[in-house]
Amino acid sequence: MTQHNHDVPDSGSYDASASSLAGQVDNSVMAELLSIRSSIDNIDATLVFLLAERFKATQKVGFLKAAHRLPAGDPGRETAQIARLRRLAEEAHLDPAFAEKFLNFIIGEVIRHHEAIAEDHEAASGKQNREPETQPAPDGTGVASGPHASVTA
Ligand SMILES: O=C(O)C(=O)C[C@]1(C(=O)O)C=C[C@@H](O)C=C1
Repeated sequence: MTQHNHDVPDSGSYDASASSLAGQVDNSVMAELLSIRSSIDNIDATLVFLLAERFKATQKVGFLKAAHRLPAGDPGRETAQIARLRRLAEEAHLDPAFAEKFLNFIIGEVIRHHEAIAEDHEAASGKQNREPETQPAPDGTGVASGPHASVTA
């Protein structure tokens, strides 16, 4: 029976030499391909870690926006980000249209997450306002007070 440790990436199940070209190309060509692919694998792993860090940061933004009832999207910020990334892409000889599409793809996902966080936040605060106070008020009036008391306008 195989033991799975979920704290450690399961690199054992990854076959870095998996290829549909196996047996169809010269060994030397295959060796060169595998060598380049090893860099690609490192870059892909880095991308995953970078994206995970970015989503950790945007999750904090999502909580902040939900707590202050701010809109999920900020088009002014996005315009500035896209212009900057297009400039950086040009300098790096990366297709600026691709850089823009990629950022828009990520931001679209971030906005979905923000909306889900805001919905959860609204549901939780609505629930808190509906819950009856379980502790009777000390003056016997039955009027709730304290940190969980509901505040209605
Ligand atoms: O900076 C923000 O306000 C965010 O919510 C983050 C982010 C992003 O992913 O960079 C996402 C949505 C906004 O429209 C702008 C930027």
